[in-house]
Amino acid sequence: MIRRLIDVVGPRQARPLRRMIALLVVGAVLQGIAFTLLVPVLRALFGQDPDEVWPWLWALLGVSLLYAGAYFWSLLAGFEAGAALSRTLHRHIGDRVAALPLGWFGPERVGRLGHLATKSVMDVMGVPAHLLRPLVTSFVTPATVVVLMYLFDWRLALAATLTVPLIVLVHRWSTSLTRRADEARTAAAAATGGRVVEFAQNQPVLRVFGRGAGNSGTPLDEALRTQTEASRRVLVTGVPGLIGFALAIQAAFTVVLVAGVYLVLDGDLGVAELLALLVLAVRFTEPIAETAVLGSTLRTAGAALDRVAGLLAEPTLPRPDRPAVPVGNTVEFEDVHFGYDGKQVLSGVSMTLAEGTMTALVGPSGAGKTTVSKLVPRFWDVDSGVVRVGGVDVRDIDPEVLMSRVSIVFQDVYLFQGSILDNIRVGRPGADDAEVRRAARLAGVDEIVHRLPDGWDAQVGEGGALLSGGERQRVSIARAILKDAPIVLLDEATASLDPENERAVQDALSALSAGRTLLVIAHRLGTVAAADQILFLDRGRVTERGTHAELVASGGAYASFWTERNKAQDWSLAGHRS
Ligand SMILES: Nc1ncnc2c1ncn2[C@@H]1O[C@H](COP(=O)(O)OP(=O)(O)OP(=O)(O)O)[C@@H](O)[C@H]1O
Repeated sequence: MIRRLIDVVGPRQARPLRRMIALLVVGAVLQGIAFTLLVPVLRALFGQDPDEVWPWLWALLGVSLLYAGAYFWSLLAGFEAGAALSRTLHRHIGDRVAALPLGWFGPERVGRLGHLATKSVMDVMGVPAHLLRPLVTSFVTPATVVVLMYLFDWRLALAATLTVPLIVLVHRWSTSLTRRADEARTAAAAATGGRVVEFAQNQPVLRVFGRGAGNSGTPLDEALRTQTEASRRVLVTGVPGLIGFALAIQAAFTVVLVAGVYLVLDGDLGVAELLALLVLAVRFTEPIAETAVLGSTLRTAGAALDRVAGLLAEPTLPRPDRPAVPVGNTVEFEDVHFGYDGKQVLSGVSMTLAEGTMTALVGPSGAGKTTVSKLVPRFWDVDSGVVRVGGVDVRDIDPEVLMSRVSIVFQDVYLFQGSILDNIRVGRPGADDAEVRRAARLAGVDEIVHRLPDGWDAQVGEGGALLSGGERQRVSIARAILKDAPIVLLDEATASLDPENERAVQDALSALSAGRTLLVIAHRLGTVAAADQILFLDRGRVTERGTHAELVASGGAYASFWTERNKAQDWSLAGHRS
């Protein structure tokens, strides 16, 4: 565990941790010596000359003072180690997150990352804060006691030594009994947590379908049942282990007691010595008994450490050694193959988006349109083939240079807590107010602002909750206009917008696209028809390409798509009118 911790934080950052462990070991040895000094103290006290007790008492006092010093310094080292560990783990996690491919950040992974940066890091920090001291003490102090026992009576010391394998074996057995049940309980608790969040987030759907509170059979009920069952199993399987371990400790003590009584009856050992050695035997078994309760905390910390180590081992996006500078803003795909976790999504996609033109990607849901757009800014790297920007393989372009050339307007727009102005300024943090307002005007955001009570300073709420979907997309377009990147990737909103928002978004898009290389995942017929070229994507292949007129005339899949869409639009317009 300690070695894994040192591997994760690195040898330099592990220095405070090593110092703390060294001080804890010194403290535990001193504690063992202090316990052992009770033997000569008691022997002198009950012996012929009680005055002989004084040198031993002074020695006991000296060792106790040294122990107090080591304890104090180890506490300080513990605080230092905890702070250094938290700083280092958060920095390592931050560095890794900044270097991971953007495609890595799916909603589920981001959820797990949040858990990892808070709960898992706290669990790992618990190692120096709460676990190391009892662990070191429970092993080093009894070991010191047994070794020093040999100085007073080798036979009792031998009896204590012989009990060690028994204690170790029973401890292993008891841990293995509880481990699996514990893991099942942790997994069940995590699943229940997920279901509770889902249950809260999806209340509107659940209530509409009569699956709100008081209805059984929801996934949450199922998860709660599994968790209760898992907790019961931990009790059933864990209790025999805990009882067995407690019995083993008692057996160890009894062995020493019986051996001592035997020696006293034989006249080989004085009663005072036996008493003192029994006190020592209690001190030998007590710290070991305490380790039983540490088992599950230790496993939680171990699992948390595994999760952190797993994140730190995630492969990062390779950076070019000698970056090339793109010339112009043409985007090309040449025989691109790509899949997620072995599931093929794109098969041999080739296309050229000439500088300053608009390309519409059209095709059924799941065809791979979003995936194509995400390969341009290198959210992922292709499996084979090449994606080029300005004639250069995107893998050979410095990632910052590449990102500076691309603006992205996706459907799921995220707005940060703050004002509308702050949110637009994300597009170019150095922009002055006049530039931000100009971008806002072009994107039609000023109309929204005039309606809001606090105007430009209106807070949008976390995630932009206080704005409608169309309004959020307009803010996101304003960001892209402000960024003024020559290549624009755009995923049109599929959700129907009200006519006013629809017109505003359309105007904002025209302002954004003028003179740029534009790739649009198009859902609106107006956008598709206006494109310089249309690519029809079906199951990861470009099956048709050309202008709207050419494709309609060819009577292929695009022509049917166009007819279907027209029908759907007429149908929904008729629905609107009625
Ligand atoms: N991050 C991901 N991890 C694993 N699979 C993914 C991921 N993103 C997309 N996919 C899968 O890749 C396939 C193509 O998805 P993509 O979103 O590119 O299609 P699309 O044509 O844009 O669909 P839609 O029009 O419905 O948005 C789908 O089967 C999808 O489930």
